[in-house]
Amino acid sequence: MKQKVLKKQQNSKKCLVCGLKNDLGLKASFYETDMNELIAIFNPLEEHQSYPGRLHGGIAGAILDETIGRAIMIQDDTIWGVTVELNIKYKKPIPLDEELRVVGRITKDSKRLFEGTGEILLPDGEIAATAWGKYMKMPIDKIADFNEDEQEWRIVSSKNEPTEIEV
Ligand SMILES: CCCCCCCCCCCCCC(=O)SCCNC(=O)CCNC(=O)[C@H](O)C(C)(C)COP(=O)(O)OP(=O)(O)OC[C@H]1O[C@@H](n2cnc3c(N)ncnc32)[C@H](O)[C@@H]1OP(=O)(O)O
Repeated sequence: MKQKVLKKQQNSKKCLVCGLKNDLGLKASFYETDMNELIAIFNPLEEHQSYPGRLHGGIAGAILDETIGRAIMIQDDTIWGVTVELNIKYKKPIPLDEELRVVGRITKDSKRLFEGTGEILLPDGEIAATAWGKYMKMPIDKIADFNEDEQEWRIVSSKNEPTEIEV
Protein backbone atom coordinates (compact mmCIF):
# COMPACT_ATOMS: atom_id res chain seq x y z
CA MET A 1 0.00 0.00 0.00
CA LYS A 2 1.24 3.50 -0.85
CA GLN A 3 1.08 6.24 1.76
CA LYS A 4 1.10 9.87 0.70
CA VAL A 5 3.75 12.06 2.32
CA LEU A 6 2.25 15.16 3.94
CA LYS A 7 5.30 16.54 5.72
CA LYS A 8 8.95 15.83 6.44
CA GLN A 9 10.05 16.13 10.08
CA GLN A 10 13.15 17.82 11.44
CA ASN A 11 16.61 16.28 11.58
CA SER A 12 19.24 17.23 14.15
CA LYS A 13 23.02 17.51 14.43
CA LYS A 14 24.23 14.70 16.68
CA CYS A 15 21.37 12.31 17.53
CA LEU A 16 22.36 8.69 16.78
CA VAL A 17 19.23 8.24 14.69
CA CYS A 18 18.51 11.64 13.11
CA GLY A 19 21.78 13.58 13.46
CA LEU A 20 23.10 14.59 10.06
CA LYS A 21 26.52 15.42 11.54
CA ASN A 22 26.90 12.17 13.45
CA ASP A 23 29.37 10.23 11.30
CA LEU A 24 28.33 6.89 12.82
CA GLY A 25 24.62 7.71 12.96
CA LEU A 26 21.72 6.42 10.86
CA LYS A 27 20.87 9.86 9.38
CA ALA A 28 17.24 8.76 9.12
CA SER A 29 14.56 10.86 7.42
CA PHE A 30 11.05 10.94 8.89
CA TYR A 31 7.86 11.50 6.89
CA GLU A 32 4.33 12.12 8.18
CA THR A 33 1.71 10.44 6.00
CA ASP A 34 -1.98 10.67 5.13
CA MET A 35 -2.56 7.48 7.17
CA ASN A 36 -1.54 9.33 10.36
CA GLU A 37 1.64 7.26 10.50
CA LEU A 38 5.30 8.23 10.56
CA ILE A 39 7.68 6.51 8.14
CA ALA A 40 11.45 6.55 8.66
CA ILE A 41 13.83 5.82 5.80
CA PHE A 42 17.47 4.97 6.46
CA ASN A 43 20.42 3.02 5.07
CA PRO A 44 22.28 1.06 7.77
CA LEU A 45 26.06 0.93 7.33
CA GLU A 46 28.69 -1.71 8.17
CA GLU A 47 29.33 0.23 11.40
CA HIS A 48 25.80 -0.75 12.51
CA GLN A 49 26.35 -4.50 12.25
CA SER A 50 26.14 -7.17 14.94
CA TYR A 51 27.00 -10.42 13.15
CA PRO A 52 28.54 -9.68 9.75
CA GLY A 53 25.93 -8.45 7.31
CA ARG A 54 23.24 -8.21 10.01
CA LEU A 55 21.94 -5.05 11.69
CA HIS A 56 22.62 -4.86 15.44
CA GLY A 57 19.47 -5.43 17.50
CA GLY A 58 20.18 -2.35 19.60
CA ILE A 59 20.33 -0.20 16.50
CA ALA A 60 17.06 -1.72 15.28
CA GLY A 61 15.63 -0.78 18.69
CA ALA A 62 16.95 2.77 18.37
CA ILE A 63 15.24 3.43 15.04
CA LEU A 64 11.98 1.85 16.25
CA ASP A 65 12.14 3.90 19.47
CA GLU A 66 12.62 7.19 17.66
CA THR A 67 10.00 6.45 14.99
CA ILE A 68 7.33 5.71 17.61
CA GLY A 69 8.51 8.57 19.86
CA ARG A 70 8.30 11.06 17.00
CA ALA A 71 4.87 9.84 15.80
CA ILE A 72 3.26 11.94 18.56
CA MET A 73 4.60 15.04 16.78
CA ILE A 74 2.21 14.41 13.86
CA GLN A 75 -0.59 15.82 15.99
CA ASP A 76 1.50 18.39 17.88
CA ASP A 77 5.15 19.07 17.15
CA THR A 78 5.65 20.68 20.55
CA ILE A 79 5.18 17.35 22.40
CA TRP A 80 8.48 15.66 23.34
CA GLY A 81 8.58 12.12 24.70
CA VAL A 82 11.15 10.24 26.76
CA THR A 83 11.04 6.48 26.47
CA VAL A 84 10.01 4.70 29.66
CA GLU A 85 9.40 1.24 28.19
CA LEU A 86 10.28 -0.46 24.91
CA ASN A 87 9.55 -4.02 23.83
CA ILE A 88 10.97 -5.39 20.57
CA LYS A 89 10.37 -8.64 18.70
CA TYR A 90 13.04 -9.61 16.18
CA LYS A 91 11.51 -11.77 13.47
CA LYS A 92 14.00 -11.73 10.57
CA PRO A 93 17.66 -10.73 10.15
CA ILE A 94 17.90 -7.13 8.95
CA PRO A 95 20.47 -6.53 6.17
CA LEU A 96 22.99 -3.69 5.91
CA ASP A 97 23.66 -1.39 2.95
CA GLU A 98 20.04 -1.41 1.79
CA GLU A 99 17.35 1.22 2.16
CA LEU A 100 14.92 0.27 4.93
CA ARG A 101 11.56 1.68 5.98
CA VAL A 102 10.20 1.86 9.51
CA VAL A 103 6.55 2.64 10.24
CA GLY A 104 5.26 4.01 13.56
CA ARG A 105 1.97 5.20 14.97
CA ILE A 106 0.38 6.27 18.27
CA THR A 107 -2.00 3.76 19.86
CA LYS A 108 -2.79 5.49 23.19
CA ASP A 109 -2.48 9.09 24.29
CA SER A 110 -3.14 10.54 27.73
CA LYS A 111 -2.15 13.73 29.52
CA ARG A 112 1.28 12.51 30.71
CA LEU A 113 2.01 9.35 28.71
CA PHE A 114 1.61 8.02 25.19
CA GLU A 115 2.09 4.60 23.63
CA GLY A 116 2.76 3.44 20.11
CA THR A 117 3.80 0.58 17.87
CA GLY A 118 6.16 0.26 14.93
CA GLU A 119 7.71 -2.14 12.43
CA ILE A 120 10.94 -2.36 10.45
CA LEU A 121 10.23 -3.53 6.91
CA LEU A 122 12.64 -5.43 4.69
CA PRO A 123 13.08 -4.17 1.12
CA ASP A 124 10.42 -6.68 -0.07
CA GLY A 125 7.92 -5.40 2.51
CA GLU A 126 8.26 -8.29 4.94
CA ILE A 127 8.18 -7.32 8.64
CA ALA A 128 11.60 -7.89 10.24
CA ALA A 129 10.99 -6.43 13.71
CA THR A 130 8.07 -5.04 15.67
CA ALA A 131 8.01 -2.79 18.72
CA TRP A 132 5.72 -1.35 21.34
CA GLY A 133 6.81 1.64 23.38
CA LYS A 134 5.60 3.88 26.19
CA TYR A 135 6.78 7.48 26.54
CA MET A 136 6.43 10.20 29.13
CA LYS A 137 5.58 13.66 27.79
CA MET A 138 8.05 16.22 29.09
CA PRO A 139 8.77 19.87 28.36
CA ILE A 140 11.90 20.02 26.21
CA ASP A 141 13.66 22.27 28.75
CA LYS A 142 13.21 19.52 31.39
CA ILE A 143 14.81 16.94 29.07
CA ALA A 144 17.84 18.85 27.86
CA ASP A 145 19.50 22.19 27.45
CA PHE A 146 18.04 22.46 23.98
CA ASN A 147 18.65 25.24 21.51
CA GLU A 148 17.09 24.54 18.10
CA ASP A 149 19.76 26.42 16.18
CA GLU A 150 22.68 24.85 18.05
CA GLN A 151 21.19 21.37 17.65
CA GLU A 152 20.38 22.11 13.98
CA TRP A 153 16.82 20.95 14.66
CA ARG A 154 15.26 21.75 11.29
CA ILE A 155 13.60 20.27 8.22
CA VAL A 156 16.33 19.44 5.70
CA SER A 157 14.90 18.82 2.24
CA SER A 158 16.83 17.22 -0.59
CA LYS A 159 16.05 17.13 -4.33
CA ASN A 160 14.57 13.63 -4.29
CA GLU A 161 12.14 13.71 -1.39
CA PRO A 162 9.43 11.03 -1.80
CA THR A 163 5.84 12.15 -2.33
CA GLU A 164 4.55 8.61 -1.70
CA ILE A 165 6.07 5.67 0.19
CA GLU A 166 5.19 2.01 -0.39
CA VAL A 167 4.75 0.06 2.85
C1 LIG B 1 18.26 17.40 19.15
C2 LIG B 1 17.18 16.54 19.48
C3 LIG B 1 17.27 15.23 18.81
C4 LIG B 1 16.38 14.11 19.31
C5 LIG B 1 14.99 14.29 18.84
C6 LIG B 1 14.21 13.07 19.03
C7 LIG B 1 12.74 13.31 18.90
C8 LIG B 1 11.92 12.44 19.85
C9 LIG B 1 12.37 11.02 19.86
C10 LIG B 1 11.82 10.25 21.02
C11 LIG B 1 12.43 8.88 21.08
C12 LIG B 1 13.72 8.78 21.80
C13 LIG B 1 13.56 9.15 23.26
C14 LIG B 1 14.70 8.72 24.08
O1 LIG B 1 15.60 8.06 23.67
S1 LIG B 1 14.65 9.27 25.68
C15 LIG B 1 16.05 8.46 26.41
C16 LIG B 1 15.69 7.21 27.12
N1 LIG B 1 14.78 7.43 28.24
C17 LIG B 1 15.15 8.10 29.31
O2 LIG B 1 16.23 8.61 29.42
C18 LIG B 1 14.12 8.18 30.43
C19 LIG B 1 14.80 7.99 31.74
N2 LIG B 1 13.83 8.07 32.84
C20 LIG B 1 13.55 9.22 33.45
O3 LIG B 1 14.13 10.25 33.16
C21 LIG B 1 12.50 9.18 34.52
O4 LIG B 1 12.23 7.85 34.87
C22 LIG B 1 11.18 9.87 34.10
C23 LIG B 1 11.44 11.36 33.83
C24 LIG B 1 10.57 9.20 32.86
C25 LIG B 1 10.21 9.73 35.22
O5 LIG B 1 10.89 10.01 36.40
P1 LIG B 1 10.36 10.98 37.55
O6 LIG B 1 11.27 10.82 38.69
O7 LIG B 1 10.04 12.30 37.05
O8 LIG B 1 9.00 10.39 37.76
P2 LIG B 1 8.51 9.33 38.78
O9 LIG B 1 9.39 8.12 38.79
O10 LIG B 1 8.24 10.04 40.06
O11 LIG B 1 7.17 9.02 38.06
C26 LIG B 1 6.32 10.09 37.70
C27 LIG B 1 5.08 9.50 37.21
O12 LIG B 1 5.33 8.79 36.01
C28 LIG B 1 4.92 7.46 36.15
N3 LIG B 1 5.79 6.57 35.41
C29 LIG B 1 7.12 6.54 35.41
N4 LIG B 1 7.55 5.56 34.59
C30 LIG B 1 6.45 4.95 34.11
C31 LIG B 1 6.23 3.88 33.24
N5 LIG B 1 7.22 3.20 32.67
N6 LIG B 1 4.96 3.55 32.95
C32 LIG B 1 3.94 4.23 33.48
N7 LIG B 1 4.08 5.26 34.31
C33 LIG B 1 5.34 5.61 34.61
C34 LIG B 1 4.99 7.19 37.65
O13 LIG B 1 4.12 6.15 38.01
C35 LIG B 1 4.54 8.50 38.21
O14 LIG B 1 3.14 8.63 38.18
P3 LIG B 1 2.38 9.21 39.45
O15 LIG B 1 2.66 8.27 40.59
O16 LIG B 1 2.90 10.59 39.67
O17 LIG B 1 0.92 9.20 39.03
